[in-house]
Amino acid sequence: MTILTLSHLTKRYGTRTVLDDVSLTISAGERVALLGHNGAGKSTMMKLILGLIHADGGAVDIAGHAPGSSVARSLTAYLPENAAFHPALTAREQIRHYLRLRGQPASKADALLEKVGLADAARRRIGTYSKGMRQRVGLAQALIGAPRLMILDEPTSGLDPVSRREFYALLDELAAQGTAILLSSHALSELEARTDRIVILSGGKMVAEGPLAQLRGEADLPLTVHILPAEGQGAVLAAAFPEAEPQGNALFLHCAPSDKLALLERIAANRHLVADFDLQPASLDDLYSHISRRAA
Ligand SMILES: Nc1ncnc2c1ncn2[C@@H]1O[C@H](COP(=O)(O)OP(=O)(O)OP(=O)(O)O)[C@@H](O)[C@H]1O
Repeated sequence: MTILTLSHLTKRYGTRTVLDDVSLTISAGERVALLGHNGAGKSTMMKLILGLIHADGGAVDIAGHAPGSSVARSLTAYLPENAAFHPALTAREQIRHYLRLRGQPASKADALLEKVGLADAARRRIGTYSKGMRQRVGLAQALIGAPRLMILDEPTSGLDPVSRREFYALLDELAAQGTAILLSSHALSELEARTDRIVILSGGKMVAEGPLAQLRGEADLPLTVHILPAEGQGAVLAAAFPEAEPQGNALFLHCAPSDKLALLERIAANRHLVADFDLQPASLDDLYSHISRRAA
């Protein structure tokens, strides 16, 4: 079921087009990453979805409702990059306050804070929290009302690796319950296993869209291969793979995706010379650089 539809969405500031004819749909349970350099139009797209600004062309539809309408607002949650809260309030007081504003029982606060891992700190003032803990308060606030669509603007910036992992685990849980998720991030490596689809904006235009595997296939970027020689076999192995470069003790080479099987056969044929090898597809960083360069 489609939760979010953007049709030919366009936004201009003066004579400058900052979002240019962008069309996109996101279904229930889908996790979509929005990537792009600074100024590419990511926040503009989010503000249009939230109904905070108005489009100059095209339309946004949230499960059949216009952005900013009361139904769309009740279906949508938003977590800004730096969620700010009153430092003198405890997380419990802050979330109870938001629940009352949303017309929901304040008694739900403890369950929400438990869900985001803040049960133990719930009665401490937010002013004493780390950045990661404040982001969790933001997520608890975003979870009020079981949103169908979550918009997250660089939600993991400034979080340590463990907090990031826990944050994505929570998003996975939400997606599994049917929430559609759109998140922007500059931390590409962490998105690889965490999103179903990637959207890349460049200069306001959508320059790539699809599952990572599909974008990888289309870009046809080479794989990187490291081969570690068996004891005393370095020179013989290097002669068997003359196209490889030495890198420390190992050999390093690039391989086109279509040549992968042939290379594996060569490695297997020389297995008596090989202690180990690894073969890695292009990372999301590589893919992003490739697509951005092509768009420029
Ligand atoms: N109110 C405004 N008036 C004029 N120009 C604006 C306004 N808001 C944004 N812009 C311009 O629109 C372009 C897109 O900005 P946007 O904030 O959407 O980028 P972004 O992709 O979110 O960047 P970042 O990664 O830095 O957050 C930028 O060039 C920005 O300067």
